Amino acid sequence: MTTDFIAIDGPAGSGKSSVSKAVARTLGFGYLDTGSVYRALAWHVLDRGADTADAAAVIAAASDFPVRLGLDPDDRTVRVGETDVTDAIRETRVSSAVSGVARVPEVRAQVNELFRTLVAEAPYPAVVVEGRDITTVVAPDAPVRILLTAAPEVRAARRAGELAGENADAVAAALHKRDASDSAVVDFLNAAEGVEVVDSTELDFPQTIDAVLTVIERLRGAHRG
Ligand SMILES: Nc1ncnc2c1ncn2[C@@H]1O[C@H](COP(=O)(O)OP(=O)(O)OP(=O)(O)O)[C@@H](O)[C@H]1O
Ligand SMILES: Nc1ccn([C@@H]2O[C@H](COP(=O)(O)O)[C@@H](O)[C@H]2O)c(=O)n1
Repeated sequence: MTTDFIAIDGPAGSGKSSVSKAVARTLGFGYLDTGSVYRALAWHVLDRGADTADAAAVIAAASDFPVRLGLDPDDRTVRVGETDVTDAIRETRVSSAVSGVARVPEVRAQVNELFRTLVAEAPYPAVVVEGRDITTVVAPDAPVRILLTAAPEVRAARRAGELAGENADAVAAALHKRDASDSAVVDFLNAAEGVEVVDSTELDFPQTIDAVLTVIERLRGAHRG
């Protein structure tokens, strides 16, 4: 059986993880959070006492990076070796460092192979794969390719709402800084040819899920012919 990619890209805080997970649950598909692998590698580099801005140190860490994650949308567990890093990779120190590992071309090639293997071996008819370059680099021929976006101030407000207790301006600044670094490496702010845009600026969470489900239904139907 070939497993379809449902490719979803977008900037930080656009709802990729939460919406993709809900969509995967609804359709009985797998779910792959590619950002969690970049985050786990950033954690691994920091754990070795290295700096993610040092490309040679990042490549050395990536050569010994036993990351493990599944595709169950209800299980976000990520391990590096025997260490459960599920919560640690969401810490601010990792979010601030992750763009460093993501800009190393050797790292991108290595993790993209992992993503393709995970999907190829998945026990699901399709996997919702979300990240920054899934529609363009990892699976440019996927039957469904979506750019999920929202206005920068809306994304920042949603993220600040999640991180109650943290300074909203600092949260917004960190989100925009990460987008600026990441978009210098891959373009996830503009839809490539054939990629459908879902803009959730004016949509609530259930409406966004419905909008994505509608696109998936239409494009998978068209693909089957
Ligand atoms: N349409 C929406 N309306 C309201 N809130 C939303 C909507 N979409 C997502 N959210 C909320 O916005 C927050 C950010 O969403 P999420 O973490 O899924 O984004 P993301 O794109 O995966 O971010 P990152 O790339 O930084 O991991 C979450 O709290 C989520 O519940
Ligand atoms: N396809 C991807 C996915 C992620 N990244 C990098 O990982 C960081 C964390 O991703 P989140 O989805 O958890 O926010 C992100 O800021 C990018 O640096 C990537 O390059 N390509």
